[in-house]
Amino acid sequence: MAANVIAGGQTALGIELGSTRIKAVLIGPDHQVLATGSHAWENQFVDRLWTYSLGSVWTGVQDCYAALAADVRDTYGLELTTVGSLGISAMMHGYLAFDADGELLVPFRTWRNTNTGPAVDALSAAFEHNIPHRWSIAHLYQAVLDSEPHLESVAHLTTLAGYVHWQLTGEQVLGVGDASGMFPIDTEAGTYDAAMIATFDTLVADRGYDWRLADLLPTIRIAGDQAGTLTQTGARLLDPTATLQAGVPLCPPEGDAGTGMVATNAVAPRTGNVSAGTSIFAMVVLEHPLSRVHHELDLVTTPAGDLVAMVHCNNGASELNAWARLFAEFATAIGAEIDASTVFETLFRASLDGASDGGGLLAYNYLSGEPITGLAEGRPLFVRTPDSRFDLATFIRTHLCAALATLRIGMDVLQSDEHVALDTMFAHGGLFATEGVAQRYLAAAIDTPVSVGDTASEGGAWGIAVLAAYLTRKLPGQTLADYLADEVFSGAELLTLDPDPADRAGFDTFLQRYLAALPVQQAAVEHT
Ligand SMILES: Nc1ncnc2c1ncn2[C@@H]1O[C@H](COP(=O)(O)OP(=O)(O)O)[C@@H](O)[C@H]1O
Ligand SMILES: O=C(CO)[C@@H](O)[C@@H](O)COP(=O)(O)O
Repeated sequence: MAANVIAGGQTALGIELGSTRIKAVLIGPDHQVLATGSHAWENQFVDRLWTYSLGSVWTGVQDCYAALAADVRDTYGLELTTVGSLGISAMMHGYLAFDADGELLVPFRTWRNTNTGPAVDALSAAFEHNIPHRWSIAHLYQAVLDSEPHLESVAHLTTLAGYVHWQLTGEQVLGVGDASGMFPIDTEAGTYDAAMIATFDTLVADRGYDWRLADLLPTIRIAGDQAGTLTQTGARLLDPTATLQAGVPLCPPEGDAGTGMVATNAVAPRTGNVSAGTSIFAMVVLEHPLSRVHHELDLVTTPAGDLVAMVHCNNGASELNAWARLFAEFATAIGAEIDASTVFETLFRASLDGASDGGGLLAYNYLSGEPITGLAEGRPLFVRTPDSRFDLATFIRTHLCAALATLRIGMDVLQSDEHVALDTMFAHGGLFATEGVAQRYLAAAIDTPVSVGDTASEGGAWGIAVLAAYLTRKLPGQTLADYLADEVFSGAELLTLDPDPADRAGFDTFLQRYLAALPVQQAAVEHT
């Protein structure tokens, strides 16, 4: 009985801070969802940098937890006083720098910022390793290049998940997957790459700082490791009503890449998954290292420390959101009040009748810069020729194709240049909340079957709940891959869609138009 399981604390709670939604998922011993909560939030563009205030982090986490506790109360008639284990995950990378007293030195710089170009070029050359714009080390080195005064007093760097976990437990640790988005990992040793750490220290030696890089980075933990327990202070931070008790064990904090891999059972070689929300990114667990450095391919790890190639696009669903809001506004104006989910469902379903090649329409979903196509800033664009097919279905289909176009450009490097084999791509994220639409277009875009499970739209929060369950429920010696295969996914139901030949041909035609007109996007950045 679910109520006994909850009252007896045989549960695991996962909380993920995504870019637009903070999600909480409570699961039972069979990993099925018992209760959920969520909180909507938005990044701000302040002084030309994307940020969230730490105040909004805590308001959001508390509101999300309160929504989950209310769901437990309404569904099971219980107050949530404890959980069996807890895990925190979040958007990765970016820059959260603290002094020795734990004071934030500069506003949080999120993964979305592309102001780190000079640092990226210098570090990628020095390390002979691709350092993406959003990596924490790129942000740190950019601050060095810009001679930012706060670097005199920096004592600790972390990610958003690492920060929340630290406040809840007092532990400055990070899961290896999230750590791999701060600084490159030596996957054999399961530590930050020692040679690259030494290279970085040499690069900054003439600046006279009294820290070395290894002092600043969080300690790495692997999936299944204990990473502290919920303190009294932490319990109050999560639940100011003082109903939740301290003492709950926490798994290592992870990034949303790692939780996506867990949520889609894609932690073993030759498995891959796509996360599609504010950003869109594909990850494939590698059998062998890549043959060379590609700026389109980032290297991260699974939560167990295995090497993963990632194609990451900064721009996913944000522009679709903007259009969905506009259509909702129009609906309100004519007296037809509808919720956001109905707007998405209606538009996405309409797109199925649209021209598969976009009918001559073209869109760029670039709200922010996009390193894969070499754009430092973004200008969302919609362009059409006078004779194009301008109807609602084709318009929305064009925007969905645009959301997948940059991903396809990067996947071509992975599949055609690096010959990375992949049987099926698993997918999760809000874009798949309308069943069978974005999934179908993704299969066509990457010419690979795409599978989606029923926790697709809560994927990451469910993934970190599963990692928290792995902490307390794994059998001796049971690897994460075995735990997922044997305990979590053995009876899972997935919907798989094969690429449809007509969709595939249509997407290819759209992509040719998209690539040919990239100078239009570039000109928009230069002239507006
Ligand atoms: N019913 C729906 N159908 C399709 N897409 C949706 C639906 N509801 C929300 N979305 C899309 O999903 C996105 C949120 O996805 P999510 O994975 O939660 O993002 P993030 O982790 O970046 O906050 C929204 O921005 C929206 O574009
Ligand atoms: O950068 C990464 C992964 O490498 C993500 O954390 C970042 O794109 C944020 O993802 P969301 O769009 O919030 O799902």
